[in-house]
Amino acid sequence: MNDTTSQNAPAAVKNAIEVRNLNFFYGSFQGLQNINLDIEEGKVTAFIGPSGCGKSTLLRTLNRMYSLYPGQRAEGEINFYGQNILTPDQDVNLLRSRIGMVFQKPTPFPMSIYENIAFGVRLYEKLSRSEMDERVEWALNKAALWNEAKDKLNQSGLSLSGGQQQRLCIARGVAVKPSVMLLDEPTSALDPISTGKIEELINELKHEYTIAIVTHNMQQAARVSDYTAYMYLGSLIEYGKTDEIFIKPKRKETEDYITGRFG
Ligand SMILES: Nc1ncnc2c1ncn2[C@@H]1O[C@H](COP(=O)(O)OP(=O)(O)OP(=O)(O)O)[C@@H](O)[C@H]1O
Repeated sequence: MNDTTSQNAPAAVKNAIEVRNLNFFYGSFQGLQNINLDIEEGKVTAFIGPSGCGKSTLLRTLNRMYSLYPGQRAEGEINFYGQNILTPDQDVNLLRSRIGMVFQKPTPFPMSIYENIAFGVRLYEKLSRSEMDERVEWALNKAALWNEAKDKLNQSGLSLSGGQQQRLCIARGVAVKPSVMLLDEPTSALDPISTGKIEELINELKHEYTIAIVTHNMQQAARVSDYTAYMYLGSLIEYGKTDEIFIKPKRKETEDYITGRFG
């Protein structure tokens, strides 16, 4: 008798991050209300919603970026491969090497292109010069910047165009080999051609990384993401496969937002 059960069974879903009952506070103001969300490994998850709904706040809790600011606190659980990162004993520097972040405005360090990448790697690994050269080339290749940057590795990162600077920031992020990349409106300061390049890059990177992206641009969410979370006033209104959210949302609020009837 053939056992076809295992052949037909869908591949098990593995989550990189599981958010459970997450509440977030800026002092006395509650920015996030009881968020529950799974971020699947190797997929792109987009956070969408009107301005001020908490997209960036949620992203910034995922690698505890908020801990840099006094008065900001999170309650609940964020399990990163099963480990709750909100516990006080979490090493936040180590966490940020595993869960990297790219911001809205390109933020290269005021140093050479090479050093922009090597600097972060040195914090976590001791590599020989040739190993570091290889890592820099590898990271720039991953960020589709090698061809444009290879002849000017010693020039300042600030001498690159905005779109190139953003790819340098992505290269800097991937250079430390994180498992998750958080992208906070990574293309909002870029022209359409640079935006297209970053979107292509996201499609490439998702084969090796789990990605969460905040975007104002719904077409972008539809183009790049596998899952979409629609947020409003600090709450997660609807979360599901991107196709379903955009074609057949379950909640009227989501439909109103997607179809532009909101606001
Ligand atoms: N540092 C802060 N101190 C106090 N309140 C804050 C702070 N940062 C954000 N907030 C508030 O938290 C809420 C969520 O803000 P957040 O930046 O996460 O929204 P967003 O959805 O990313 O918005 P946008 O699309 O405009 O970037 C807003 O009401 C905002 O005013």
